[in-house]
Amino acid sequence: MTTLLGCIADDFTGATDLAGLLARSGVQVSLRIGIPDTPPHETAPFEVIALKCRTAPVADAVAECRAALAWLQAAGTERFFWKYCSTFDSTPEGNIGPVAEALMDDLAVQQTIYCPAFPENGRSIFMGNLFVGREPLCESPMKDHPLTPMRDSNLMRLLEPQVTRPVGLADRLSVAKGAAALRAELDQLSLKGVAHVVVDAVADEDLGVIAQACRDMKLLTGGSAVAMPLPALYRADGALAFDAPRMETPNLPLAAVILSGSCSAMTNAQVAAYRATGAPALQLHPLVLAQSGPQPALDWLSRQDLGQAPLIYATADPASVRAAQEQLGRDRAGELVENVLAACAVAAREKGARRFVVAGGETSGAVTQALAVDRLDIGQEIAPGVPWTFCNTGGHRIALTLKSGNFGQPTFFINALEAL
Ligand SMILES: Nc1ncnc2c1ncn2[C@@H]1O[C@H](COP(=O)(O)OP(=O)(O)O)[C@@H](O)[C@H]1O
Ligand SMILES: O=C(O)[C@@H](O)C(=O)COP(=O)(O)O
Repeated sequence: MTTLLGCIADDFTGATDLAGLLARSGVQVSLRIGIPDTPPHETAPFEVIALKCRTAPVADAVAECRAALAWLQAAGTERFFWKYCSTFDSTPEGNIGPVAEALMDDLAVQQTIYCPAFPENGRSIFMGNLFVGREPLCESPMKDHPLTPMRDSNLMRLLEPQVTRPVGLADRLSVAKGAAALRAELDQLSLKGVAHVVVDAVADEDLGVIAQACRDMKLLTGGSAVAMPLPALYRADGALAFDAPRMETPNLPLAAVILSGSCSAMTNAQVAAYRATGAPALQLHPLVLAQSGPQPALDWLSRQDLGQAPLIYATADPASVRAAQEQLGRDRAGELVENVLAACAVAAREKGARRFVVAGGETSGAVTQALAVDRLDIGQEIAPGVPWTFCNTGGHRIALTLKSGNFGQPTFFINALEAL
């Protein structure tokens, strides 16, 4: 089938978020983990390639995303979406800007937009400043993110050091005038040489206007929500004829495990709420892991009843994260945790777990790669931007949900298990 939109996501939770929002329209969405090593064959109208490149060195991220673009182009795709975090997680080096510029070069386009707004999850952009709920990004818990602490809220200032061409803004006043006016504003900015345009959005209606105004751009960039109106637009003009066949939720054994490597404020609340149920839980400490390796965690897991959905978590408050990073270095601390949680995922599968709840983007990448999953089928949404997915691993069918650090209610882990 012709692929109408080819999407590249910089992490795995972001990819399931995007795939879930696109699938809300009843369209067929294919989510591939990594770049397939075979040429495209029988692609879906919406293809999402999940990469783990948010915090990779810039050159590696750019090379991977260009390879993903080439694969999507080989599928006949003509429109593309670069998906990054709704909290614009990046560093002064990248990778949002450098990847966008590389994709623009490969596609020979002069301009793209940046719209990480996700109103349903409290992310809005006004006058180029990103808010998380009522707080500016730099005052939100994202200021303490273990890998990409966000210390500025202004998207133009965040983007400028990441790109070589001019950055501009289409503000809410332009968006409020409707799609034709926004299109005209973008054209004006293009005439002035503005290649990278941050676009304000505070409500879903704004995203509808932006999608309508930008639907013919070869490359769009943003969070998942700005892509959500696209299936309906494609359907309205006849480009999209068929809906996805309804997927039955597989009846899987109850054995479950919860693996949490996110240190976001919401994941801390979710771990606390789950622990309060009295379910078995093991806390991992990076400084201890540096000495012990994964074996103690694997031994603990081997003694658990998976029917009680044990939780293994390294989730900690900002002061504990800082203390571990000061001693081990940021990357080493993260890697130790990711490796142990990945090893626990494989051990849990061998012990019979068929339901996996994973919290954290990098963590989800590590776990999914360890389970050697190459494709995810999108199921029901548990919370906005967090669907259950189904996949094959080690000869078994499993359910897997990859929860973005900040998404979901405090009861998310309980809700997820009850929803299946
Ligand atoms: N206690 C801890 N100390 C230091 N780093 C940690 C700790 N717990 C988890 N990490 C690391 O922090 C990072 C969290 O990132 P991620 O999994 O993407 O979560 P989020 O979705 O909240 O961004 C991971 O690399 C993880 O291994
Ligand atoms: O856009 C979002 O907020 C999510 O889709 C996402 O990318 C979150 O990343 P993590 O918080 O690192 O899971």
